[in-house]
Amino acid sequence: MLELENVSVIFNKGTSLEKVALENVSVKVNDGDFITMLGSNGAGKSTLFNVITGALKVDHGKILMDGDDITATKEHVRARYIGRLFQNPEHGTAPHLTVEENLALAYSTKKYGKFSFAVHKQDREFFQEKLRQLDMGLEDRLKTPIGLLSGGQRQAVALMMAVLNPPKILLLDEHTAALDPKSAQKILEITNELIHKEQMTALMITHNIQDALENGNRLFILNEGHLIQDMDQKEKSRLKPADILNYYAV
Ligand SMILES: Nc1ncnc2c1ncn2[C@@H]1O[C@H](COP(=O)(O)OP(=O)(O)OP(=O)(O)O)[C@@H](O)[C@H]1O
Repeated sequence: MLELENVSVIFNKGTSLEKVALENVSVKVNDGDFITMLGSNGAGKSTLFNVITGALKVDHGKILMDGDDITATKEHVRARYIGRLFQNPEHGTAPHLTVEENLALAYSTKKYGKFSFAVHKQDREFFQEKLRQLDMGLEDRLKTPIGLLSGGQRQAVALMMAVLNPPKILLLDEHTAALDPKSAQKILEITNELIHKEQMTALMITHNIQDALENGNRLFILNEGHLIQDMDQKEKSRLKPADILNYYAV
């Protein structure tokens, strides 16, 4: 379980540019939760992800993972158990390496205990089988440099990389926002399948209200650095997109 206790982040503290990006945010993310997150531009969503990954230090408060205080744990250490996908699929995949080399990178630390893009024969078949499940023909593109794939195909491989070595928590940072509608829909379907199959814990930032309501078992709404709503499946299912607009800052 991930817990945030009274987390605050203040940028440019003590200057005329001071900005409180998060203020006293406390929340518990249960194992197996798939939480969608909405909020206006500047509400603090990415800042929240950045404090979870350790990319940003908190000014106040604590972060706990399975009861351990990780507030001071460095980002590269947390990366062993926190995965993140970005809007731009180029983030998190190595463009000049092939599809199978990228998958090998993600798999190597788990299987061989060291970071390497060398592809072992038995793993190639395993990767092929995994890619076949995506139903995008990627099992025939193992030798293609990943930079030559479309954004949707690349994001699908990035998702597969994230679950080959399943993190304790997967952060999806508008990971479908840069894709065309059909690709976005496909990636969201794959996201749901993988999260359910691997019983992963995930948080997904989106600006698509429909996607936020239709996916996951919980909904967070952030506004001006505050977590103003934390709804369970039941509360979420009663909402219509128009209801959500009331929570947005004007
Ligand atoms: N490095 C920084 N220095 C100063 N201010 C920052 C920094 N990063 C974020 N902010 C400010 O903190 C606030 C929260 O930003 P954040 O990026 O978390 O919002 P967001 O909810 O992710 O927005 P968006 O939907 O536009 O991505 C904003 O006012 C932003 O301008």
